[in-house]
Amino acid sequence: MDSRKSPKETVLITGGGGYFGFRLGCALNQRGFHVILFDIKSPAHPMPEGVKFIHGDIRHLCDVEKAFQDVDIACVFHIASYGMSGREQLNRSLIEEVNVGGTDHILQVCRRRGVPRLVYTSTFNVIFGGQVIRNGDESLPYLPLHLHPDHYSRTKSIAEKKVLEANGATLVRSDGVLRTCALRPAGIYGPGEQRHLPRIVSYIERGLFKFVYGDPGSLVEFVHVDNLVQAHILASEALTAAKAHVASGQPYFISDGRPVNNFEFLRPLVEGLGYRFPSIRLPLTLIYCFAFLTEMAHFLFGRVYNFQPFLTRTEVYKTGVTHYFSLEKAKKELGYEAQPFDLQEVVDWFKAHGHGRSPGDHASGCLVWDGLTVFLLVIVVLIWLPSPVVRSL
Ligand SMILES: NC(=O)c1ccc[n+]([C@@H]2O[C@H](COP(=O)([O-])OP(=O)(O)OC[C@H]3O[C@@H](n4cnc5c(N)ncnc54)[C@H](O)[C@@H]3O)[C@@H](O)[C@H]2O)c1
Repeated sequence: MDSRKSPKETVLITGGGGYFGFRLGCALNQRGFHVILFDIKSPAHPMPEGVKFIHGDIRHLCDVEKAFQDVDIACVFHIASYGMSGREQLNRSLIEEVNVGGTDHILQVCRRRGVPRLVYTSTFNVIFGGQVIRNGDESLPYLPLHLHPDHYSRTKSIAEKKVLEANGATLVRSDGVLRTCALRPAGIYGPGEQRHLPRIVSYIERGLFKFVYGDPGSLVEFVHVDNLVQAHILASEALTAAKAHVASGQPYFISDGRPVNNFEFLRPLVEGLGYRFPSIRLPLTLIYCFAFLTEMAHFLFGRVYNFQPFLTRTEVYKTGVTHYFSLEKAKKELGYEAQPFDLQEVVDWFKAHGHGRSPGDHASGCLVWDGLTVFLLVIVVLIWLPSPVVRSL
């Protein structure tokens, strides 16, 4: 993907209407590539000149075929996915159709249309399922499918395996083979991120961010969107003959390379928007039980009222259990070098979009949440009291 050598190569980005896909598309466009964004929803931002948007659904083979026709695509970045967070995580059939069925379609059409390279955007979750992992590397086995606490992670794992197994498959319209690799990012952040940060900011603004949970020493990782863009471009290059196809069939963990406590990572955002960082800390198991009950409630009543769960079990693990991975393989084979970023530009983005506390603001929902906090504390006390005492209450 060296833009000086091949200025007119065409790349196709599934999920190109989403946060990361669009950012990657813009970066590639700036480097002189023809960029096709393929998605069921158009990007939230104006399309830069030279970038083409095709509306289509990866669940429908004919949509995928249409997007690939009449153009020689040098590389596909397969980013589209469904079910990552919140209530989406509970829609199992759609998750499977998009993440597994959609990936099958993309691989099938790549082979049929002679696309030589595919980079898949995977996730840490294909390895992590709530167990402590310190400085893990790519030799770690996949988490057994039945141990995944959510269907998104399970289907991302199935899809990643399919992508890596497709490496070396013969192409129908040329002599070559399809070369594939997978990048496993940490939680993505950056200005304008729409999946996690607005939800967190809404909790902060509604006065619902009253406590943190888990061990203060627990460490997780994040990746700035532009570091992830860099990794994808490098991965695509590392599938070419010029780089001896070094990434063929390989997975890579990608992060900022700075393990941090989840809540300490968010502190600059909370305080930068003028709110007080919570001083109450609750046990992880309690929050996990709460998330489990919320998921049960959603299972029972979700059809009637599709509410947004406060947290899912996977989100509790992702935020409260130590898991971080080595970047050595990505550095050595891709030449990846994480650039330093902080949350200041995210704070500035939210402020520029009307967020942030002004003096005299009152967080609505305080009473409700104070009540819930007391309720959770009562449960903690009841769990810790010896059972004869509880029975006599
Ligand atoms: N956001 C994170 O923290 C995170 C962490 C690890 C991995 N990832 C992975 O990174 C990728 C991008 O994440 P993001 O945060 O930009 O998510 P996003 O939701 O902004 O982007 C995903 C895009 O996929 C599109 N999509 C969904 N179903 C589709 C379908 N049937 N056909 C075509 N397009 C479809 C969506 O419309 C959306 O635009 C995903 O593959 C995700 O699994 C994200």
